[in-house]
Amino acid sequence: MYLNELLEKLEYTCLQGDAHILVTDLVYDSRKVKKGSVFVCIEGAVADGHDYIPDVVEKGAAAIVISKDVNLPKNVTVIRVDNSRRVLAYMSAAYFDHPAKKLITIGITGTKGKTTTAYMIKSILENTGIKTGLIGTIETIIGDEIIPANNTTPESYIIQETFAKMVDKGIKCVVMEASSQGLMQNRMDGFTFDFGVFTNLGYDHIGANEHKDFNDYLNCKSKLFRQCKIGLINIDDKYAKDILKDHTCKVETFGFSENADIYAANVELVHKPGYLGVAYKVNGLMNFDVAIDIPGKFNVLNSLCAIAICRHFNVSEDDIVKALKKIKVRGRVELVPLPGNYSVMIDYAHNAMSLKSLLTTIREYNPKRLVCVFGCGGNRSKDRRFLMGEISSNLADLTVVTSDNPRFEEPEDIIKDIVTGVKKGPGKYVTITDRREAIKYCIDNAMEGDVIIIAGKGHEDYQEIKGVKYHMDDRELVKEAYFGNR
Ligand SMILES: CC(=O)N[C@H]1[C@@H](OP(=O)(O)OP(=O)(O)OC[C@H]2O[C@@H](n3ccc(=O)[nH]c3=O)[C@H](O)[C@@H]2O)O[C@H](CO)[C@@H](O)[C@@H]1O[C@H](C)C(=O)N[C@@H](C)C(=O)N[C@H](CCC(=O)O)C(=O)O
Ligand SMILES: Nc1ncnc2c1ncn2[C@@H]1O[C@H](COP(=O)(O)OP(=O)(O)OP(=O)(O)O)[C@@H](O)[C@H]1O
Ligand SMILES: N[C@H](CCC[C@H](N)C(=O)O)C(=O)O
Ligand SMILES: [Mg+2]
Repeated sequence: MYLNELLEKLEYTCLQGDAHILVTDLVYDSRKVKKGSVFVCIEGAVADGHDYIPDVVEKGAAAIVISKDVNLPKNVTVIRVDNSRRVLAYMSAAYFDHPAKKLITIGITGTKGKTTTAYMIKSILENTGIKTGLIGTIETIIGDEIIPANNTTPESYIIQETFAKMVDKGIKCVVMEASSQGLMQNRMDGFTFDFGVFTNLGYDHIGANEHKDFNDYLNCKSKLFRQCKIGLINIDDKYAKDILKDHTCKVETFGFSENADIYAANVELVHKPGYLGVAYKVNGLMNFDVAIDIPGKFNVLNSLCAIAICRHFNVSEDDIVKALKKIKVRGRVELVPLPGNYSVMIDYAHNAMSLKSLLTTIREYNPKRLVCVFGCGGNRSKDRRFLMGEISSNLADLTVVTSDNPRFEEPEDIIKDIVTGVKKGPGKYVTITDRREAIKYCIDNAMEGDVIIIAGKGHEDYQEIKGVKYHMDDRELVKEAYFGNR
């Protein structure tokens, strides 16, 4: 493949050598460079690709793509660009022969609900016989192949490589989560989505290595609607208009509001010990009743959004109803089957918005007591800790503050921050640093009619401490606590 073909549609300057040369492969990690590779230098949060130029030249790279001034190495083509992440995305799309054009692509952005909605869409489409791939927080699914995820939205090269594999496997459609960091870092540049979805926007991901402020966060999310053909927007979200700033797509709306193109009405919450579900009526562009076996008003919106997308695929009402009836998403309001007369739920709420929606909606099921056990991740936005503490104290009867993934921070320091928030509200609380012990405490003290929510880690099967991931699975901890006692 010729280098200039990979650079099609891009603005660049060839500082040295010739862009019309053959390259063997496209690489953005120096450790993978081989003779004849083109190496794209990326300035990251931890490392800077430009620092590895001598190393890749030594390994025989044919060309390098740079975005800042460096000492020009000898005998190698040097391409200068403004934004190497963006360029990597376009080059990757060309390298894999634009696989997105051979798929129907659905991108979901929003602070919460992306993963859940993605699985709902996949489930409905597959129920109708449309082979659908998925890229998201939990995993990438390419037919039978399941790859655990590192990022919600992987690097552009991986996205394009995954799309190409999907095309090879006869997959027709792909649904993917478009994280704000992914949009910010140009991971999804180089192709147009057929559908873009906006679920909602709440305060999150500000600080640490993430967004500089809320405006930046909002602007990154709005990018999707300048990069898709049809935008599906949650009309009830207060940022719905802002997200559509400068949009270029056709817009359709969903929500509880009757102004939406497709809207939900007559919401019914169903609660029996060990079972929480929700039912509603779809109105507007489609009209039928839906019942799902996972709880929460937000799952009305998530499933309605999935219906609004699938409507474009001529899916029958019957197929939608059947697919949604059996939907379960790992670690999202996931009920742990236990013989007890109370309910235990594992959930991924790890920011203010999700914890508030979760506890508010579960309160509506009138549990005897609402118990919430959670911690916060280390080396992530500190705001989450104070806010989540306060929210839990305001909405749960008992908050059990424990550890999440401490990463490189001391668990006790994180707990201290959470407790500062907890103390602002009226709720009772205890602190138990060991997550296993904290869960055991909740199970040992459970009462009839309680709902115990174990929040923050959802599908995760590890606890990350000082760079090491130790096996830990909330489901196993619940079962161990329950059956270990009997
Ligand atoms: C802070 C951040 O966003 N980091 C992401 C970023 O890493 P980075 O580019 O900064 O990586 P880096 O280690 O500094 O390296 C820079 C460059 O040097 C190269 N390098 C490095 C070492 C070497 O020896 N040789 C070499 O060439 C690297 O290959 C890279 O090209 O780009 C990587 C590839 O896309 C991501 O995997 C990585 O995500 C890390 C793991 C992360 O934690 N990201 C979070 C903030 C994130 O992106 N989260 C979102 C949303 C999560 C949610 O759902 O809420 C997500 O989409 O996952
Ligand atoms: N539409 C929604 N609105 C508010 N909260 C939601 C919504 N859907 C799910 N939640 C809550 O947020 C948590 C995470 O949901 P989900 O994984 O679907 O969102 P996400 O956008 O993929 O989040 P992340 O960015 O962490 O991957 C759930 O466990 C639940 O507590
Ligand atoms: N993708 C998110 C997940 C956070 C989940 C929570 N368990 C934590 O470790 O903070 C992040 O990396 O910020
Ligand atoms: Mg997700």
